[in-house]
Amino acid sequence: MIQVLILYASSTGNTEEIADLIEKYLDPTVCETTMENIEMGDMDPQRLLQYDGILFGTYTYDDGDLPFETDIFCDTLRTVDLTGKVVGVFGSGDTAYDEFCAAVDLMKAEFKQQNARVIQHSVKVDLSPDEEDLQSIKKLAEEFQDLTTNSAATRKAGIF
Ligand SMILES: Cc1cc2nc3c(=O)[nH]c(=O)nc-3n(C[C@H](O)[C@H](O)[C@H](O)COP(=O)(O)O)c2cc1C
Repeated sequence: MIQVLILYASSTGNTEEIADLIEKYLDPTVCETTMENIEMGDMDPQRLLQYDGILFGTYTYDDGDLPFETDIFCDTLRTVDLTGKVVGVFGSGDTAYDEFCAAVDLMKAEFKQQNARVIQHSVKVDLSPDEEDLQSIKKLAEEFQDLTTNSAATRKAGIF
């Protein structure tokens, strides 16, 4: 089994809906999944290291910026080395804004900075997910599960 953390920030529930869908696409015989809303609390950075992979979700706020709880989480994130960990990023935004879902790209860069293996494909949903978003959500879940499984096996074999 691979250990998976689905961590997300959601103020009105749209990003949380995406998180729930992603979890449904993960195979429960392969992934042991923990789901958590980051809210405002401090997080022990060591906890991030307990997982083989992290699926991170955030909405976008204030002209293409990170919402406050995601911003606070970044202070924690910047203290850990995520070498060997796989990360997928998803989020909800609103196409009425110029910088649609910009927080998703900002978080991909943050995780890369900490040496995580960040999946190129990310999920960007206009408000709450509909039928058309399911393919994109499924793709992220499947790529994440495959890469994390391979990465954990490589680590176990002592290759890194
Ligand atoms: C003050 C404010 C600023 C926002 N700025 C952006 C933005 O720059 N880009 C974007 O894509 N969405 C923006 N949004 C839209 C939210 O990201 C969108 O409503 C999202 O679905 C909220 O996700 P949640 O339900 O998970 O909280 C903004 C919303 C508010 C209230």
